[in-house]
Amino acid sequence: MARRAYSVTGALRIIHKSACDIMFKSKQFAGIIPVVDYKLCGLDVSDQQVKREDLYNAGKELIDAFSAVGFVYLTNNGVDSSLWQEIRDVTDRFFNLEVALKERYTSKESMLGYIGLNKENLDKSKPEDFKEAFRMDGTVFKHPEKLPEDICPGIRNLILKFMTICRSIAERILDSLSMAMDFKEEDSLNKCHNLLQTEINSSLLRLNHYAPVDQNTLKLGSVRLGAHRDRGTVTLSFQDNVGGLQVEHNGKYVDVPPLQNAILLNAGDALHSISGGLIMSKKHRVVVPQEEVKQRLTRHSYGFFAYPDDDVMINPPSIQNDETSLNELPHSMTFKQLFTNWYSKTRVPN
Ligand SMILES: O=C(O)CCC(=O)C(=O)O
Ligand SMILES: [Fe+2]
Repeated sequence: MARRAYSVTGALRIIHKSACDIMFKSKQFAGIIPVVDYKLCGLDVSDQQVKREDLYNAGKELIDAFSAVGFVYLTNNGVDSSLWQEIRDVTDRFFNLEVALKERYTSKESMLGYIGLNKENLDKSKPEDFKEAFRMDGTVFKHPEKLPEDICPGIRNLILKFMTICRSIAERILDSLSMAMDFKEEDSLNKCHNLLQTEINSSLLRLNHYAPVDQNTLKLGSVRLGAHRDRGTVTLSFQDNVGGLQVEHNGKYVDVPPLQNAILLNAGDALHSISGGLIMSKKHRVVVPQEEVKQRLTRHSYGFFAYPDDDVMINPPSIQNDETSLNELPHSMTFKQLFTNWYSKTRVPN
């Protein structure tokens, strides 16, 4: 049965401030990225034990960080670091397989499958992105056979476990943000994400694998991942310590240095819009490191993209800002329309 489209704008009660008016309270930074300690709300605190007040306070800190820089590190998040290591090992096993084997898991029509080297191009002013990926949406729970268990034993259970953990921590973060946004109804933001990891919510997990770079074969001006903004509400990134991620801040690209065991969060266009333009959805990219030693390393990153349910109406934000304006969004549309429209532009034609 079709649900009624949910739109959050009517409930908006945020007092708008420009990014420079925001008094930033974080005491810790990694480079320019604020660090928020989530120990009172992390996954090792149960749903029954977590306090409303702690979720609210952490949410305020997240909103401050998102409004200033668009990115924030979440420490003491309760996601077991040994799970990151297991995911890293299993994905290395998969991506190190022969191309022909991996390509058996390519899917053009669904959001579940392998994406080969140079098959996406997020910044059309640059050559194709020099990376491979495996992505999956909530349909993976219904179709676990689409995970490459036959060529990479162990991957299926691990990925399903990781997806479930990503969902749990994303829901905590949405709870924090929802409360701290001071909407008339405290659960307004949660209501836009009622159906996370079902077939009517397009949230994705992407396992990115950036192969070592050989300067002789790399096209001039190549990046590992072209500059783009994320489309959803919030992206949770688990990255290794190789580096190369940069965020556009005050007109130039600035390094986002890796921080061990911290989840990197960044706000996407949907949250920018839902917050009436207060929260920044910042452009970011992954560049090839300058140092030759680092170029020879594989880089790993895993991103969980929390998206609003497909039928949530996304409105153009009331506050526009040159760096973040959603200029391709002249009028309201559903999140699914916004995402499909953008996604079709990122693929490299065959
Ligand atoms: O690899 C990274 O650290 C960033 C990936 C990213 O921005 C994306 O997949 O949207
Ligand atoms: Fe991104």
